[in-house]
Amino acid sequence: MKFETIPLEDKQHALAQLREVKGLFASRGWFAGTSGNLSIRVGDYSPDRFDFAITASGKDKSLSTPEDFLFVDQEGKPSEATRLKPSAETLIHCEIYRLTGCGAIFHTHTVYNNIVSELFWERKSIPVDGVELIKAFNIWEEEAHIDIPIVSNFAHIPSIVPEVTERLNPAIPGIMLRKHGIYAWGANAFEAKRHLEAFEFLFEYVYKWELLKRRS
Ligand SMILES: CSCCC(=O)C(=O)COP(=O)(O)O
Ligand SMILES: [Zn+2]
Repeated sequence: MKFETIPLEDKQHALAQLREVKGLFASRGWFAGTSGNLSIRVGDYSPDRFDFAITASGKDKSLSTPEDFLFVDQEGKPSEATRLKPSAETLIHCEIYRLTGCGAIFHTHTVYNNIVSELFWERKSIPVDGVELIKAFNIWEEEAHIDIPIVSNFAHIPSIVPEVTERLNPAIPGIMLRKHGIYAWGANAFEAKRHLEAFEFLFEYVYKWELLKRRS
């Protein structure tokens, strides 16, 4: 089997983008208590062979250090010598890349995403009705309705993966882990960021709208 070498410029570009997104999300308070992780794919792709840069595990993501990221392969194993440990949730990134072929995946824990994941846990998806920002997902129909899938959260990350495989909807660029957080992806970092921001907006909207409805 012949693997293409990933051009060095691609790797540096991916790291520069990760650094920028990490700093921005940290400034919004989206990495509380070392939570969250980010990745960007580099080089050639086939569902059974790809590489990506990902945040190292357990770091304070509001800080910028020379040891924030490493490169891993499609199995989540470091693809170059490093003493860094990849995110504990790397296998979820691997599965999303395998299923979608996307270019970047961003994961955040927020109070709104955690609350709505529990509010709608019994129906296993978060419904959103006719909100303009649904268009951020390239869904342009009038008064569109979407359902954002929610999967179980387990401390043992490999146990989460089969539900991601089963529930991921290619039309919706995100999947929620119950009382944990959202994974959003896109063709590249720009799109993944737009999707994550739209999800977070919609979760706040859904939460506040539910409160208003329940009050009246
Ligand atoms: C401290 S939050 C628990 C782990 C988690 O959910 C997360 O997103 C961060 O884990 P990582 O290994 O990527 O730092
Ligand atoms: Zn997490």
